[in-house]
Amino acid sequence: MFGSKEKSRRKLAGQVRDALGAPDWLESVDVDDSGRAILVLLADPADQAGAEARRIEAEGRAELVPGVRAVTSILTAQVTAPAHKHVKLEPAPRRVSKGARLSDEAMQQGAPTQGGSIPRIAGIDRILVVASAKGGVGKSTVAVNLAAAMAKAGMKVGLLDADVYGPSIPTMLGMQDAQPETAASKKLVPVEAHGMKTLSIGYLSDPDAPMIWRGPIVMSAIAQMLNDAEWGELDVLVIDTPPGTGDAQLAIAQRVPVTAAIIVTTPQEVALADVRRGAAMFTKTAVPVLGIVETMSWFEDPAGNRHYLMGEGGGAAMATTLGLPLLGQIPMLQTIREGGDSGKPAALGGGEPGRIFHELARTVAVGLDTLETKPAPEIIFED
Ligand SMILES: Nc1ncnc2c1ncn2[C@@H]1O[C@H](COP(=O)(O)OP(=O)(O)OP(=O)(O)O)[C@@H](O)[C@H]1O
Repeated sequence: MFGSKEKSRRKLAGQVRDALGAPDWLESVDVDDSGRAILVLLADPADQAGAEARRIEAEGRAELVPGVRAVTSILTAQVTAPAHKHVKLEPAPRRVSKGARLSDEAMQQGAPTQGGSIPRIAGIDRILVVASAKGGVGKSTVAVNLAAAMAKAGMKVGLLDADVYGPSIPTMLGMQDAQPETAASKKLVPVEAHGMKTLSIGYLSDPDAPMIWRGPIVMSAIAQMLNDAEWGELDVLVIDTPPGTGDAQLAIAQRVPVTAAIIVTTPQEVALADVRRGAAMFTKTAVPVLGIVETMSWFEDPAGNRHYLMGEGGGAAMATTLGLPLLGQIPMLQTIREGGDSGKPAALGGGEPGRIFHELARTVAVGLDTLETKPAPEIIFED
């Protein structure tokens, strides 16, 4: 039974490939159980219009194949091998470099346009962006546990993993094998996990497939997950963004009707310049920053002594320097790490993590409630 299903999916994928004329730029075609064709298309990141035209053409043709119920396309950067040279394909970098910097031009582009507004996404009351200046500081852990704590407190919560370079949320939710269904409306149905509606590029792509994402292409994937999904009624949609202040973060700040952001950091003071840059990006794009969340703040030994392994008071100092509140401090806890590894957010359990994230969720929810939706730049969605 399973075998024949697999066979018919493969057959349909072959038909889609044929319908597209098997061009060089078609990297792969997959069809999932619900009849959704997932196309991975190669495109030149420098040629946004060309990439978009390619996507529209491919989706249009695939939709016409009998048996295809919906189409999702993922654009990945085209890498041209130098002529006459054997190129060994190394696994491509799947993350931005740690502490990626925003160019001055990009900062300029981030300036809000006067007089425009980003349309609200129907049904979504508030959008909270969880950002960090650097990778590996515990941002996704905060995003998942904060969202879970809000859901536990009775809020209707969505969680969008926009960290397209290294989507870790499916693992943190224990949903690595999940595949979002396609609704009759041809929209993606977010995966339900621990009382939240969740979407991640990790659900749609092979985690081992090389993917080099670039700004506009990344944005197209994020826009699809935001706009072409049945989120339903949400009190809050939490977006876990990639680390740094690159194109993807800027595009989210500019194009998504974000209510507010929080910035996650460790106490290590070295990150201050990067955090300042991150905060500046949000200021320039008129996204209010609710404050700083310091994580991995200390480690408490069994005798109750706190050890400040990454320095002490860095988050508070940073908050003071930036004129932002310190929303919370999260210690290093084995249960938090284990929760991430096992796919059961620690915030959902009792004990210290439950209490800490409940407090943080309350602080953030109150902060969101006191904010107006930002005056947004005038941007037309391409998708
Ligand atoms: N408070 C904490 N206590 C213990 N472990 C933690 C804590 N916060 C994060 N971790 C662990 O640190 C690692 C990195 O965390 P996480 O993936 O959330 O970081 P990130 O900033 O989202 O990283 P990336 O830049 O790779 O997306 C994970 O193994 C996570 O379980």
